[in-house]
Amino acid sequence: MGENSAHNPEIEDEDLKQYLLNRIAALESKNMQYKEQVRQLDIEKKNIENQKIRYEREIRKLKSEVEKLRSPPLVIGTVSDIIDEQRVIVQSSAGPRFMVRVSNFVRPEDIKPGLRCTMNQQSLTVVEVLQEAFDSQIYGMEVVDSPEETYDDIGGLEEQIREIKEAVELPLIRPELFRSVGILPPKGVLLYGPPGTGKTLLARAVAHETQAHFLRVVGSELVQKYIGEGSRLVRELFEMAKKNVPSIIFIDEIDAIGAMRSESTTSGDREVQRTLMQLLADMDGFENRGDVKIVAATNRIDILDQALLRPGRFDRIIEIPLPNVEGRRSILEIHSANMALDAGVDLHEVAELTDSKNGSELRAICTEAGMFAIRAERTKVYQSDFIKAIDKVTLDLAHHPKCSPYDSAMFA
Ligand SMILES: Nc1ncnc2c1ncn2[C@@H]1O[C@H](COP(=O)(O)OP(=O)(O)OP(=O)(O)O)[C@@H](O)[C@H]1O
Repeated sequence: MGENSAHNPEIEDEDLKQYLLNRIAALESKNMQYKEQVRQLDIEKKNIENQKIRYEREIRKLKSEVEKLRSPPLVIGTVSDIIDEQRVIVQSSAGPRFMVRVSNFVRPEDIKPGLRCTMNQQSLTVVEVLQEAFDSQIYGMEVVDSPEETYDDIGGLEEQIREIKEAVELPLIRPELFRSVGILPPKGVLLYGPPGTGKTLLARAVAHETQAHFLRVVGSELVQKYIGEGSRLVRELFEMAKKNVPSIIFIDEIDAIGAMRSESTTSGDREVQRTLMQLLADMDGFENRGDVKIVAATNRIDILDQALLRPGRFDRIIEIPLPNVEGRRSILEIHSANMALDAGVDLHEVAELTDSKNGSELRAICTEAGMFAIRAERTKVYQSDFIKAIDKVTLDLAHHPKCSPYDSAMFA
């Protein structure tokens, strides 16, 4: 019987069925467990994603805070003592000593007594430790070995070129002439006139022709960007120029430094002015061998301090006016020299139609004329393109007089 049942296929089926049912139940319960695990992991994943979003938001906030802290104006000071990782005593370059906080973005090990640092003007938080060596890049100065512009790139300023040649070029390339005649070499010129008329261009061209280093600094930046540092910067600039002779220091917007004393001028501004006057005065005398020249430029000679205009400060004061019709024609010729002009183009007519436009705008008119030709799928530029370009530039200037796309700074 037992033997029979052992071999009874029905009983075997029953066992197998039971086994499979058990197996299914076990697997189902496992499945339930896994499902639960997946659910848990899903919740965890969502939590992590939320956290990621929160962190990203925080990073963005912190980044914008860093930007805010780093944006000028910055105050510069020297670390005189370290209190702890987050607080230091700093002597600001304007004089007073402060106990200030160090921002989290400065590594504590980078801060050492004697090092110079920049601080946010409002919170006076230390935001950056400056390298010890003077770095012109930090201060946004432009230092060029020798600019590429030549006198041929300048239209309509023949008389001014002649004057600057005498006052800047001659003492740089023939200093012995002055010595033998027994006169002090001129030390510099002041260029004045409306914006975009070629003052910077002229200064760069003299540096090119004399193979002089060209050091450019912008007056408004000296007094506004690094508060209290301006006079040190002016001194460093002169030092740098002396080390790299022959050199031309170009001080753009000198009116920002040398404006008439008014209520709004701060003691820092006056300090910059005094330093500049001092350095200009020091350039007289026999130790000046004539190999550092100053070219300053302003759009506002009317607000310039008389002290800067006195004889002995600048040897020549040269007006750079808006170009007349001949000047405009020659500027147009310069800027269209590489353009494929149709035989019918009459630049004299364009010059006549552009009364009161400056060099920078005339250059823009040439570019816009080229754009009209491209838009019409032509390779030659027609007179009609120039006429349309004059209208466009005039209209753009009327709409955005303050931030004109033809601002000389955009093309500099
Ligand atoms: N006389 C000119 N001849 C040829 N191009 C000129 C002339 N004047 C201006 N330009 C063009 O306009 C650009 C801007 O001129 P530039 O920067 O020299 O003017 P600026 O008088 O120094 O102006 P700002 O007073 O605004 O600094 C030049 O790079 C040049 O392309």
